[in-house]
Amino acid sequence: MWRRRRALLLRSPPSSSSTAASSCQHRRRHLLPSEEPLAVNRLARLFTSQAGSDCGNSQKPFIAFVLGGPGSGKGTQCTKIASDFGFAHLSAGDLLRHEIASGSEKGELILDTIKEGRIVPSEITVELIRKAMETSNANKVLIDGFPRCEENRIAFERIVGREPDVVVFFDCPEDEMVKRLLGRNQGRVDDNIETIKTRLKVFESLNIPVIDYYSSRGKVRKINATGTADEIFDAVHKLFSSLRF
Ligand SMILES: Nc1ncnc2c1ncn2[C@@H]1O[C@H](COP(=O)(O)OP(=O)(O)O)[C@@H](O)[C@H]1O
Ligand SMILES: O=c1ccn([C@@H]2O[C@H](COP(=O)(O)OP(=O)(O)O)[C@@H](O)[C@H]2O)c(=O)[nH]1
Ligand SMILES: [Mg+2]
Repeated sequence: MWRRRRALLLRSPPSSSSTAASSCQHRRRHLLPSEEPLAVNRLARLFTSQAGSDCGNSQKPFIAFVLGGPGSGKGTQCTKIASDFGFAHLSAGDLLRHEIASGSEKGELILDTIKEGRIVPSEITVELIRKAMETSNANKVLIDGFPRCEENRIAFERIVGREPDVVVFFDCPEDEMVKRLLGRNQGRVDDNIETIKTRLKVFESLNIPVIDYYSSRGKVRKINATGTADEIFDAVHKLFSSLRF
């Protein structure tokens, strides 16, 4: 399924006019391609004092990125992993929603971006994750729903100074993800069919390349995310039991 999606991507690369606009694309709208490395360097300099931080823990924490399309079950499975294996569960989406609820000045931009199904600028999300890692001081961390695009990935690795130890990828068919999102019933501003269509496009065009990158580095563990939550957790449990952390 993953391969089929990648083949589709190769046949029709996303155009810059696609509705799958994101902060990664937002960056492209404002900068020439030749300026992109500069943008990343500027972002890294903003956080120079924290670069290479081990998040307050004297031991480097074990980091698992948990990725998958919207509705693939990342949050559901992370809750179970946290409970069975003692991981701190940091959901990037929850951190962003919390920032909106806090009434911070960035809240409006974050809310507009989430409503449209696009990706919040990397410096905002990475800083929220970095702070949450520091506060939790955990030695095992699940980062749920991040990085969403290559710019997110590069910003995290520069600012936190780490690659993840493992990347768990929940592979789920689109029709199943749509059904789950429309039934989620948590009053989320982005669980409507229009935004879901954009989120799926953003996932395919911007998040799959991140999974491909980590796959080429031997870090990805793909889980078939169909079946009941308990059936999926059987596979997840096996995977985490085999990891050294
Ligand atoms: N295996 C599953 N089968 C059916 N519904 C599921 C399954 N896993 C999760 N759900 C439900 O689907 C919705 C999306 O799950 P969630 O864990 O929030 O996914 P994600 O974080 O990837 O968007 C939730 O309402 C959740 O209860
Ligand atoms: O690193 C992230 C994580 C989330 N989001 C935004 O928050 C929304 C909801 O993310 P979440 O992970 O909560 O959604 P899920 O995939 O779990 O349904 C996404 O569509 C994005 O708009 C983002 O910009 N960057
Ligand atoms: Mg989620």
